[in-house]
Amino acid sequence: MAATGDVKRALGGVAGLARACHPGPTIAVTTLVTVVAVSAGRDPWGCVLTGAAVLTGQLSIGWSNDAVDADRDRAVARADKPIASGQVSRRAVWTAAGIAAAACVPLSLASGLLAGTAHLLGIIAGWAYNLGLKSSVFSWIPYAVAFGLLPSFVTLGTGPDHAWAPWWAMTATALLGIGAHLANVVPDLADDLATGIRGWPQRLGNAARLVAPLPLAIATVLLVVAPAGPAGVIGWLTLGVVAALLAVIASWPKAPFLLTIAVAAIDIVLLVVRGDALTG
Ligand SMILES: CC(C)=CCC/C(C)=C/CC/C(C)=C/COP(=O)(O)OP(=O)(O)O
Repeated sequence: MAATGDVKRALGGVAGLARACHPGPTIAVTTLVTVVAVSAGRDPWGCVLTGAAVLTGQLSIGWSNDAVDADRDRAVARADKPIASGQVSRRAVWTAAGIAAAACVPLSLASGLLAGTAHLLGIIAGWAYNLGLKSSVFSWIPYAVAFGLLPSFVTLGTGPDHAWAPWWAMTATALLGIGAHLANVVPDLADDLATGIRGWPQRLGNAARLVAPLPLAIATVLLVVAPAGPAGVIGWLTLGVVAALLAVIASWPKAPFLLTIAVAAIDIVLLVVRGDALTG
């Protein structure tokens, strides 16, 4: 009987760890970067290494975020936070974050010193966000730095040139990161203000809903117009769709937040489709 209880507790802890890692963004970022690596022409083993490095980095950021925030999440009784709801201990989440961070270092450097350093700088930016920048007006900077470096993690690790990613790809992903930051915070605005989190989106208040699609839309323009070669009919149609989405969001105060997410999804598809232009 006691043994059954122990097994149940252990399984609950594993499920809690899975929920504490921010599974949605972790899976989304890992999949995106791995698919971009394939599209940029990295060899299969390199794509596996890229995916493993991004996965461990995202796990370390996700877990450390929940471990740092545990007291605040308890204060507002956030049912979606497994440490606050008692499903997993803070100590277990810190340990998992440390192991993931330690694994991320060799996995990143396996793509080369410069590529690995570019990725690890992004991971350091993520930890800096968790450890304090998220409560400052500069909360968007870690997102811009970390996402802006991701295309170069891919291209610096991909032969024969091992070059930095083109400026438009770095700028577009930095803007995508800023849009992701705003999009992540908008649904939690009330809880954040109640616990004293005063990052950039919280300072914008309700305007954050309107500002969120702007960096994403500028990223769309860059991804359509900046790579070499004509934008093509599909490119111009994409710009038209994004302009229409922006008009709906600006003119309809109750516009579903999913419309902003749709602009982000369009950027992600463009990034993957233009993957071959990353490595020239
Ligand atoms: C390499 C790379 C792309 C790195 C990502 C960089 C970065 C700044 C990540 C932050 C991710 C994160 C756990 C946000 C949760 O924020 P929160 O605490 O505001 O929200 P929550 O309430 O959902 O936990």
